[in-house]
Amino acid sequence: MFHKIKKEELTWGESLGQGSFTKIFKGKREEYIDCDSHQMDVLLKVLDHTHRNYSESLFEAASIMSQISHKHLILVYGICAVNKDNIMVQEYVKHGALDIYLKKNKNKSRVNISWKLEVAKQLGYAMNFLEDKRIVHGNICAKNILLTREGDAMTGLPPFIKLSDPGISITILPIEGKLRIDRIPWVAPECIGNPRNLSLESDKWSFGTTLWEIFSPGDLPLNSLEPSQKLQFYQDYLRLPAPKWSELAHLINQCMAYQYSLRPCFRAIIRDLNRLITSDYELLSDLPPSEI
Ligand SMILES: N#Cc1ccc(Nc2nc(N)cc(-n3cnc(CCO)c3)n2)cc1
Repeated sequence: MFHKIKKEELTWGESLGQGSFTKIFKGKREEYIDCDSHQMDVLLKVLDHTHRNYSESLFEAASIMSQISHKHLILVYGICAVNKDNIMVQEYVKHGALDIYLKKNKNKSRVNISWKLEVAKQLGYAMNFLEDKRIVHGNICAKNILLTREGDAMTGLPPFIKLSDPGISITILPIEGKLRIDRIPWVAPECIGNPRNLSLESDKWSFGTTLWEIFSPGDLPLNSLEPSQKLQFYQDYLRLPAPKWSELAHLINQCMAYQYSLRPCFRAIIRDLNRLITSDYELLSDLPPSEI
């Protein structure tokens, strides 16, 4: 399962924003290693009181991430359940969530094609690790990618990301509820009607949507559509607006195949990303990011 953390170990810091059912805070965790105390930065993910009935799902998310360790997966220290609060304690990642970072650095030269391809490849490695272990994440999106290191084009230092925990699973969201429709187009079509269809294949669909997010600076896919139109998008087998870079568009559409058995495995996805990295995308690199 997961380690139980005492509330006395934790010191609360500033609020860092919120996820869909949680609020996040910076914090410190006091821990004693061979009887001298160490203070480490942690991220405290607190389940909203109004969603206390979802605590099972928060524990499940913590449990999945606690069972495995990989350099591109977030480290979860444990859960602190104190009176009404359920708190997931995880490593503090310096630069926060990728979706916000991409918006903030929309036209910065640092966040260029090779930077984005490197982030996509690292996410592919994390997903390949989960696929090999037959572990379904269930909530792959740019908001759940955390930036440990920004990278530096001058010195060629690449960025470094970690995949966050999946948070509250869609399997417990009310059926035709808005909350589930809001996950379109990240959640695979076969999971909208029946979230029990969450699988290794549905993670591939979400990876495709996340690739689209990474390369479309800060835009949210289908952001302008009403919930009913989002459902219609799947019923009409529609596709996201293709990036100009046709090889990238092809990879995104392969991951977002409506027929889930046609979606490539992550080994193939990583191979294709490596081809994009070595391809002559230099031709593209003098295009403004929005032109990709
Ligand atoms: N300004 C700022 C700033 C904000 C956050 C962090 N650090 C951090 N560390 C983590 N382990 C997780 C997250 N996090 C962010 N959004 C979510 C919800 C979706 O998962 C999780 N942020 C660092 C700087």
